[in-house]
Amino acid sequence: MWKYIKPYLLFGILAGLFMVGEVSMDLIQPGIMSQIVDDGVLGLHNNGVGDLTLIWKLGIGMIGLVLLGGLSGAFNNAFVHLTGQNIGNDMRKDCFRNVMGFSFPQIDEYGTGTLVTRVTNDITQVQNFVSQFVRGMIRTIMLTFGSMYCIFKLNRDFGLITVCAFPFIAGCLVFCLHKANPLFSRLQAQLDAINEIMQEDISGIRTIKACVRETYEKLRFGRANDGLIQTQLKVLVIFAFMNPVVNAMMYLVVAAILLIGSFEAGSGRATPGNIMAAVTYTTQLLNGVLMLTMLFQNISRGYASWKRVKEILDSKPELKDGSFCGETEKKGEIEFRDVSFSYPHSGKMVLEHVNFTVHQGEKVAVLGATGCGKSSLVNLIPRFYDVVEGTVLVDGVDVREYKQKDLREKVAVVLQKSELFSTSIGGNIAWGKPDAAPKEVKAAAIIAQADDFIRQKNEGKGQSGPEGGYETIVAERGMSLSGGQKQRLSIARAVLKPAEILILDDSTSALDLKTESDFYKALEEFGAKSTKIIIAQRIASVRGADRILVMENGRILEEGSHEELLKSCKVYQEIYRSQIGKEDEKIA
Ligand SMILES: Nc1ncnc2c1ncn2[C@@H]1O[C@H](COP(=O)(O)OP(=O)(O)OP(=O)(O)O)[C@@H](O)[C@H]1O
Repeated sequence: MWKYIKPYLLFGILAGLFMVGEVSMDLIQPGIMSQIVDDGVLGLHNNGVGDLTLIWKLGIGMIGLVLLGGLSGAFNNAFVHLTGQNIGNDMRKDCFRNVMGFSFPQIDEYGTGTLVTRVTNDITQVQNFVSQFVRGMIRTIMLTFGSMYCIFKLNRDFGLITVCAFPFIAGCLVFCLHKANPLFSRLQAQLDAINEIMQEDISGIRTIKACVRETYEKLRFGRANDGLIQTQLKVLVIFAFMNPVVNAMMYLVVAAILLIGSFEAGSGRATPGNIMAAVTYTTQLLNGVLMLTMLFQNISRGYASWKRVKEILDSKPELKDGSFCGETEKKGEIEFRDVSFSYPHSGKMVLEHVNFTVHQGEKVAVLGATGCGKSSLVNLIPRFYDVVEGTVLVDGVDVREYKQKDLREKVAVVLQKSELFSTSIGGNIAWGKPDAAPKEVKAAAIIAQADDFIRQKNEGKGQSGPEGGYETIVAERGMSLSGGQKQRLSIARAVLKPAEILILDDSTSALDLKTESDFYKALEEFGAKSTKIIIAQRIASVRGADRILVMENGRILEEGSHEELLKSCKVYQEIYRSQIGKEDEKIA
């Protein structure tokens, strides 16, 4: 925490000093009022003759103090918010940077709902906690102990009455905080759950509507929301119970001061001004204690949130970066040496003893039943996950030895699920090469068979020239595009990236056979030097490959060309037979 406070310590100190000014004004005023009553009005030290000049003088002085107090309060507020918001901003940036550095297993382990809550709501709670701490702590401590000191100074008996009430008030405070503390952690966890459902339901709204599951989802959301409300209510009830108890105690103190004051006024040990000032101080004390309650409530909630934020800030990326910068003699060579792999916390081996080599410029296809481990296999090349056994080498170097950034610059991947961002079509294509010239972007789009539909996007949109389509903004997560269009933009993005290895993970599944075939032809001409790994379900998509790896249950069953496999591999023959007569063959 200190790391975040340190740069804004000066703002914090200034806020504290202005707060001291504000509270001092509050503490001085009852004393002046006592003097106005005793000397100005009753003339207790002047044989019962009042002093109008003194009343004027002290009255004007009081107005000055109020203005000064108000000014100090305004400055205090400004510096408090500067401190809190800057600390919150820095924390948010660091948290986001850490999340960006997380490995896939770490993201899977946290879940997106909790990550979003921690980076947004939890940091806001911490920000409030800092602001409350800087503003509230000094104010309450000064107001509570300053009022107590002033009461003692006025009259020792009044002071003793106030001190006696303190253990009860403190006991009440501790009891409530003890009850409320666990609820704050629960509140944040329930917010996580709500965020999780919201994200899942908003991104999956089409499926929900198609399956007519709106009522079910509304109920699910309602249950999560009710849980949150119930916890919030419990917190409210605890603190609602506390306020009247503290109030009642303080009014008992006021009553006791008035009672004892009336006896002491008779014997001359207390003056009416003293009694009035003591009652005002007691009210200030009450305000101080009530503020302390609020403060502890915010501190408890802020602390619960801080623990959750700290978890993110302290999490180190699980994949340790290597030191190798990526300069190799070989270019685009991949080797799997006895590789076995399982997903963290799953225990089940997804790949077992996989061995193969792909040379520069080779086009290798991976074929196999769904769930046999094809995507898992290619995910190991850019090191999205680490192997459990064996080694994956790129250009003769273990992928764990590379700096991740340098390794990933060698590899362009089109994932199974197209991911697009809310920027222009051109911006999406140039995502991996932001400095690409417009003609490079267009060339990549032409190879990916995307240029035609992009140019049509221009129609009626009022952008200048036929190339205006590249400026069309893509809706969130590519909602404004068809599945095939999204795939083609993802392919164009990978083609544009100057990488040695191009991996296409079932990324042409939404393309019609003619477009798919045109794309592979264009890719042949353009990227002859790059190594290509193509995962596909259709024989038509893979038969042109130099080599096909046939996978079954996490193992490589056989490898060879289309013709070789047709002769020797039973699984390949079965797939081939199942697809014969289908459109694939006509195109092929
Ligand atoms: N993140 C993950 N955590 C745990 N298990 C996973 C994860 N991703 C995939 N699996 C499991 O690993 C196995 C292999 O999955 P993979 O995605 O590699 O198969 P695939 O051959 O690419 O399938 P498809 O052709 O359907 O895309 C499957 O049993 C799957 O359930």
